[in-house]
Amino acid sequence: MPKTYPVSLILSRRPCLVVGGGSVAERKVLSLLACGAKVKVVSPTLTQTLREVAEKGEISYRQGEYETADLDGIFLVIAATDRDEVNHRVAVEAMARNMLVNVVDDPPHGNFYVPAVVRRGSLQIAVSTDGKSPLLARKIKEELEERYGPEYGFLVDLLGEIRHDILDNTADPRKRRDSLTAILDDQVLQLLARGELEQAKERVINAYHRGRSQP
Ligand SMILES: C[C@@]1(CC(=O)O)c2cc3[nH]c(cc4nc(cc5[nH]c(cc(n2)[C@H]1CCC(=O)O)[C@@](C)(CC(=O)O)[C@@H]5CCC(=O)O)C(CC(=O)O)=C4CCC(=O)O)c(CCC(=O)O)c3CC(=O)O
Ligand SMILES: NC(=O)C1=CN([C@@H]2O[C@H](COP(=O)(O)OP(=O)(O)OC[C@H]3O[C@@H](n4cnc5c(N)ncnc54)[C@H](O)[C@@H]3O)[C@@H](O)[C@H]2O)C=CC1
Repeated sequence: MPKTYPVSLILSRRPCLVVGGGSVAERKVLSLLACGAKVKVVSPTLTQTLREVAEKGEISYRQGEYETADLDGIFLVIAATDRDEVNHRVAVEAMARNMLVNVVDDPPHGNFYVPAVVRRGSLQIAVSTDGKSPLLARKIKEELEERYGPEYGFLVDLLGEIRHDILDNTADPRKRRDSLTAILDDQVLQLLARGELEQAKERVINAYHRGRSQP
């Protein structure tokens, strides 16, 4: 099997199609919506949750069987029906149009897999087994959820802001590198691992101010 290339896609307002309206389609639709995608679903039936989402106007829904024209204008498509031949047809037609395509029951016929993801604000940890064991991906994700709590999301935001400031105000590349390293030392991570977010933040901010006051 060829090696896969991990990416973090920006899907905001991008038209995405999910074919099928069952439990797997529901999971994929909700994760696409959470990323701000413009989601269209085509399926003869919908789960209760998907029906509610459609009634609220959060997705566009065409009731019926998949047709080739459903792909028009689509950036990313997920084939999530329980019928192999339908998923296969979606894959072949979408691949011919060079789209991003995920096939839930026959991943090698698409061009990407969906990993299990821990989200902590802008920090994301994705676990993929290239389809070999989704259950293992999920279990490792659950272990990571225990290890990396919500405090990591807050730290990432703070580091992002300070990094921006350092990049804007430090011309010398060597000094930049030193400042960026200084704000995130091992002790910050140790504090965070103990759940001591406030102390970790304080340490980051102090290191930043020390760096600024140096010539
Ligand atoms: C290839 C892939 C295609 C894709 O991208 O969808 C795929 C394919 C298949 N999954 C199957 C089964 C299960 N999938 C899950 C769970 C998840 N599956 C996800 C991804 C992927 N699943 C992609 C590869 C990811 C990787 O690289 O490992 C996760 C990570 C992300 C997500 O779907 O959002 C999500 C975890 C959500 C979370 O908790 O984070 C569970 C466990 C559960 O339900 O809890 C089971 C039952 C246990 C088992 O079978 O292991 C089957 C057999 C179906 C059948 O038996 O008919 C196929 C088809 C096949 O393998 O051919
Ligand atoms: N990738 C993953 O994580 C997983 C994948 N699977 C696989 O995913 C597939 C779907 O599973 P579920 O969602 O549980 O099935 P489901 O039976 O709940 O849903 C199937 C959906 O496909 C729709 N559908 C059927 N024919 C269609 C067509 N011609 N056009 C459009 N929609 C059509 C049905 O109306 C229904 O809404 C199964 O083949 C299963 O093997 C199962 C578990 C996890």
